[in-house]
Amino acid sequence: MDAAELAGRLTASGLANRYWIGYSGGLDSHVLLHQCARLGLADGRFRFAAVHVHHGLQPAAEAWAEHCAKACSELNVPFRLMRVDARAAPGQSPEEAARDARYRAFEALLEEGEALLTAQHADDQAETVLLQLLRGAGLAGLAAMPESMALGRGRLLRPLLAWSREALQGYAEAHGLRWVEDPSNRDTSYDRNFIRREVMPLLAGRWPGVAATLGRTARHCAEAQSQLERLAEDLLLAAGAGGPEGTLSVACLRRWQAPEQRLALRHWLRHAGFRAPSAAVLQRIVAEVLTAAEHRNPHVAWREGEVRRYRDRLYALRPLPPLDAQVVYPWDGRRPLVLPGNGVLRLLSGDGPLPVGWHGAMQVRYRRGGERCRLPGRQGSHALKKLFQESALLPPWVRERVPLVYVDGCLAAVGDLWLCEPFAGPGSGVTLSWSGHGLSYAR
Ligand SMILES: Nc1ncnc2c1ncn2[C@@H]1O[C@H](COP(=O)(O)OP(=O)(O)OP(=O)(O)O)[C@@H](O)[C@H]1O
Repeated sequence: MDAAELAGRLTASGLANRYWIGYSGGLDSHVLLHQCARLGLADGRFRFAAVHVHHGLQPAAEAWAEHCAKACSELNVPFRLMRVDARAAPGQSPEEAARDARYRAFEALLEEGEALLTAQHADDQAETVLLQLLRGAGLAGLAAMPESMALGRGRLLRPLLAWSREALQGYAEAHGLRWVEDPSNRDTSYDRNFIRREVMPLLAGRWPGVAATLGRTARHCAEAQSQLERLAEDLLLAAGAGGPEGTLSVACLRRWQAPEQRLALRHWLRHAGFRAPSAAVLQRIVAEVLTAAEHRNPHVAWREGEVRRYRDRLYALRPLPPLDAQVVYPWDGRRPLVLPGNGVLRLLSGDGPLPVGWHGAMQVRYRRGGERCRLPGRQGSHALKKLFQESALLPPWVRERVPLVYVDGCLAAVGDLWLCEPFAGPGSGVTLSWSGHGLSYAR
């Protein structure tokens, strides 16, 4: 690729303030580094820097980092080393963990208006399409790696997608580049390496242009997928209207055909910060949550989260930490009270000190059952359970988490919802705020 072509690819969605080259020290990203360094010399508009993520997983990682620093200094490209903790979480493969940690580092690195460049090429793209196909992916997976996408506050660009591995190798040899080889790339127990080393050569023996052809498939799928995304946005707009933010209307979803329902749900969960749920989970949401009778408060849970229904709305939730109904927090009401796993409670009493009625030993705890509250302007006291049902302000799973404030053993406030007599009296001037509501929704 000549400098003009690279410049064109880097500016397709505007000139970035700075281009960070994701430099692993391998052949592909070394070629990218070299090309960018040349472009930087030829065209002063481009500001390049390289970033190497040190996963600390392999004994050779230290030497790779040094190699990268040296190569950058020889090319006069500013170099940044980022050390990450890439230990795998339970159920995560080491490669997945390294990749996640790497992308988190990249996201943290990118400032507004900056771009990260990675060096995936046409053969990587073809392998990705095959891997996705073998996983039973839909359009989004088969669209494989886009040339440009949002990442953190900036963008991720893959300017080498049109190049073959062979071409990159030719470039590296022609320019006398020296790169490091990751020995794990030879290990065909990894699916990608198996496809690269065993499957692709076999396919190319029969269909020489197979990598480019699979790349075409990816582009077709990407185009169709972007149309679907637009449709999904419209669906979400319709189903999201008229309820708490981030929730969907069941009645609206039920008017649609199953593929539209699944499309909207998939999109909604992604927006809420979940990874794509499996087809089986989606099917259960449709079958068990959308169609169940309203009073049954149905829900579907999977490893990452759960979808619940309350009245006409669907809620996407992260698994909530359990609360101890026996725990009691002493509180002076002056400082915010941090409730472990349940947000922060604050008491505001206008500008002045606490009104006399609130003087006493203050405690905060959770519902145990049987609590009653006398609301201002109403006759007698009411069971909290009834008040919650009657107000319908909160879905049932949040009701259990509402902190109750007691003064000298008497219930004075129910979260930030109600003050109970005699603590509510006119002019008490006390209000509470509690940040725990939001915790029960995804993101
Ligand atoms: N340790 C690293 N530090 C900086 N950049 C890296 C590192 N590892 C990989 N990259 C960048 O990411 C590109 C893709 O690398 P690789 O194929 O190993 O990752 P991947 O896990 O397949 O990522 P993706 O899913 O984005 O393809 C490299 O060409 C390089 O630009």
